[in-house]
Parts: sequence; structure tokens; C-alpha cells
Amino acid sequence: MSDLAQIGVTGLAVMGRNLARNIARHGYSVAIHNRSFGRTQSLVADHGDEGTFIPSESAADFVASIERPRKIIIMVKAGAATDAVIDELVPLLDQGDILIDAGNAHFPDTIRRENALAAQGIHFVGMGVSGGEEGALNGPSIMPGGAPESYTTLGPILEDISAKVDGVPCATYVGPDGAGHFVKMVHNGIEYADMQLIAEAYDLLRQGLGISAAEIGEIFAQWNNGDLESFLIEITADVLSHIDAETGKAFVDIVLDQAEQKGTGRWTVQNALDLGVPITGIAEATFARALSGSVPQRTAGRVLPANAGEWNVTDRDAFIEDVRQALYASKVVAYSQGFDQIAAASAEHNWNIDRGAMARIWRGGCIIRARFLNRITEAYERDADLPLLLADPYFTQIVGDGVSAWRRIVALAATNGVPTPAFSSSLAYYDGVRAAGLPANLIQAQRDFFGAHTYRRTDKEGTFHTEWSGDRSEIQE
Ligand SMILES: NC(=O)C1=CN([C@@H]2O[C@H](COP(=O)(O)OP(=O)(O)OC[C@H]3O[C@@H](n4cnc5c(N)ncnc54)[C@H](OP(=O)(O)O)[C@@H]3O)[C@@H](O)[C@H]2O)C=CC1
Ligand SMILES: O=C(CO)[C@H](O)[C@H](O)COP(=O)(O)O
Repeated sequence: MSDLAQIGVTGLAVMGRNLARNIARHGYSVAIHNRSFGRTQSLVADHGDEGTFIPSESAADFVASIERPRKIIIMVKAGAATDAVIDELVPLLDQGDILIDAGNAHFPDTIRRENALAAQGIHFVGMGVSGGEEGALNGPSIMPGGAPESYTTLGPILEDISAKVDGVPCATYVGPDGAGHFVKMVHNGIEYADMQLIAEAYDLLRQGLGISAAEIGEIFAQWNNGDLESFLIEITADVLSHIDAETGKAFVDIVLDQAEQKGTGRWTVQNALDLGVPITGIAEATFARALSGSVPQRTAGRVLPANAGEWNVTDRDAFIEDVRQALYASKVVAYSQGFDQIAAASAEHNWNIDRGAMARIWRGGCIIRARFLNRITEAYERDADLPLLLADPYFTQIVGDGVSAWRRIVALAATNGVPTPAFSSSLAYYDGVRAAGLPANLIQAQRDFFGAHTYRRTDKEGTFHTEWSGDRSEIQE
């Protein structure tokens, strides 16, 4: 066996360290490197017996320790840090080497980097990785982009180290240039929506029933045995039953109610605005985090009157079931919107992304892994060009079955003054997308009135303008 490593990993914080260990545990020799050498040393000291690690302090030694063509995974902070690492490595590489950015890069950066490196004969792969610390170690979901020929070389390793569901790896080629990071970005947007919906369900149960966090944890644990089975529901049950050692209080009650974000949710919403795709659930979830952190506004807002009703839940079980159904229906909307966004970007960039395959690789390893992703794969297998996931017969039925409960919950929340931006906006989207007509006709008429922006008619082809300030005659443009 060669003394050279089969693959390298640079950036050994929580993700890179565990990814390197995962690769080594699968029998590959791994060159390891980090900007500050301490992390490299501690990996070897703590886990050196898990496989073959070749540590280096300098980037030059690191690159020299990897067999050619080199495969190097970069797992550092997105943005300037990633550029700094690329700039340091590139002069040390040879033509045909593959540089893999596995951080949460913004996909336009990935497109830029791939173009620049392709000109120098280096293959650049923007690769989404999800699963957090645990997934990186035991099997993440992996979303690589870049040139397809890179996947021929990388694919076997990635599929080996990824999570498996029913023996199927949660790793597949996504599409050219930024496609992998784009899909990871939307994955995170859906993650934001999923988390916000769970938080709203928790809030409704707490306020509506006046029960403890631990009792709600038990409800979530039960939900995890049904259609809602997912990693996020599972960890919610766990978090809600956790007691703070210092105070003896429910852990969730001692955590400050200001949700932070590193950027992927915001990027998802910004991109959806550019594409004109309504991802209202994801957007509301992102804004809900922003509202939670708007301290001056929240402090000033405490004086606002509620004029809300009093909770009076007479049938506890029926209420819990209504919340469950509202959560499931809203969750389906978030995924439906996210997959619409993937389709729109895929068309815009000629990425040819297979949405069914994306749902398949999200079934395991990643933060949004969930039982119902199988159903999404099946829906896209029935119709790869499905324009609306909600219109697939399976999803039409389950959302239709839950819509009355969903309406009751959104109405109750509004009546009782409980903010449910994701539940409410998802229901509004559902009603908007299923409506035979929308009041957008009035908006078009207003636009024509004040700006001569024209309109189309329902009864004949063409573009028209009415002379609003004149004799109100109609002109065909
Ligand atoms: N944490 C998570 O759950 C997930 C994270 N990700 C993504 O994976 C990547 C790594 O995440 P994580 O492990 O949490 O680590 P961090 O995002 O906290 O990044 C820390 C790592 O980046 C390195 N770094 C920072 N600045 C520079 C620089 N200018 N030059 C060289 N190296 C630099 C650090 O080196 P040093 O030790 O010297 O400071 C360290 O190795 C990020 O892009 C993140 O968004 C993806 C999925 C899940
Ligand atoms: O990519 C991830 C999970 O899939 C990371 O955990 C990411 O940090 C989550 O996003 P944010 O920090 O904005 O909540």
C-alpha cells in the first residue's frame, strides 16, 4: 500500500474532524490538516487508532502527502475562509486534482470558484453535507455538484461514508457547478421551516393546554411513531424532556428566545425572490428568527394590546390531533415549495436536478430526514415534471384530510393571539394555489391605472391599456 493518503481533509472543527474519522473508519487513508495545528494533533491523539491518518502542519506537506490525482475536502467556514484555503492550496496542486468544498457555501460563490479553477485544470466540487456532528461521523447526506466526471472518482468514497436507508446511499451526483450547494441551501431553508413549524406546534400545545414542556415532549415522542416520524421531531421530544441541571427547570425554559442563523435560510429566501418562487413557509420561518432577535422592537411592542380570547380547550385529544394535522399539512407545503424552488433554479441554470433523487438522499443522515420523504420520491417517480408536489394524489389526499383541522388551528391561534406565521402562511399558500381565481386581477388593473403597465384580458388574446385619465377607451398594445 502507498504511503500517500487516498484523500485529504482540511478544516478539522466539528464537521471536518468527524468527516475525516468517518472516511478513515471506512478504510481509506486520510491526510489531515487545519489552519491551527492543535486541532490536527488532537484528532490524532483522540482518534488516531480509528484508521490511517497522515497529519501535516503545513499546507505544502498536506498536499504532498496525498496520492494523485488528489482529492481534498475543505471543511471550513463559508465565505472568505474558504477562499483563503483555496488560495493557499491551489498553487500546490496539479492539473486533474479535485478540490471539494464541503462547507455551507453560497452557490454563486461555488459557480465563481468552479469557473476560476476549471481554467487552471483543477476540478472543483461544491458539495452540500448535512447531518451535523453526528451525521458527519456516522453517515451524512451528501449533495455533490461540479463536473460529472469528478463524481466518477469521488462517488464510491462518498457513497461509502454516507448514511444508508434500505441499503441505498444518501449520496448522489446533483448537477453541474453550484447545484450541490444550491440543493443544500434549499435543504437548510426547509430545515428552517420544519423547525419553525415544530416550535409553533409546541407553543400552541403549551398555551392551549397549559401543560409542561416534558408533557409536550411525550406528545412529540408519540407523533414520532406516525407520519411525522423524523429526526427533528425526535430531537424535539428529547430537548423538551431535558431538565437544566443548574436550576431544575425545563431546559427549554432557560434558553433565551432569540433564534440565530448563519445565512443559508436567508440565502434561500433571497434566491426565491429572484426566481419568483413563493416559498412562504421558509420565508416566514426565516423572518420569525429575525423577529425573535429584534430586541428593541420586541421591547417596545410589549405595550401593544392583544384583545385576544381566552383558551378554552374542552377536548384535549382532539386539540392535540388538530395541531398534529396542521403541522403535517404545513410541513408538506414547506417541502412542496422547496422542491418548486429546486425545479425553478434547475431550469434557470440547466442543472437537470432529479428532485426524486434529492428526496431519496435526504431520507437518511441529514437534519430534515423524515419518513415521508419516501412519499416525495414516489411522487416524482410518478411524474418527474410534477409542477406542484401538493397536487400529487398522495399529498392531495393527506393535506385534504387535514385541512379542516389546519383551519381550526390557524383560526384559534389568531383568536387567542398566538403567533403562527408558518402555519398561517402555509394555509394561505394552500388556499391561494388551489383557488380558481385570485384578486391579482385587481392589482393588474391598479398597475395599469397608475403606471400604464397594461393587462391581459380573460376573454381574448393580447395586451391592453385603458386610458384612465382620458376617455377610458381601451387600446390594444
Ligand atoms: N456545524 C454543523 O452542524 C454543520 C456545518 N456545516 C458547514 O461546514 C463547515 C464547517 O463547519 P464547522 O465544523 O461547524 O466549523 P466552523 O464553521 O466553526 O469553522 C471552523 C473551521 O474553519 C477554519 N477556518 C476559519 N477561518 C479560516 C481561515 N481564514 N483560513 C483557514 N481556516 C479557517 C477553522 O480553523 P481554525 O481551527 O484554525 O480556527 C476551523 O477549522 C462550515 O462551512 C459550516 O457551515 C455544514 C453542515 C452542518
Ligand atoms: O447546515 C447545517 C445543518 O443542515 C448547519 O447546522 C447550519 O449551521 C444550520 O443553519 P443555521 O446555523 O443558520 O441555523
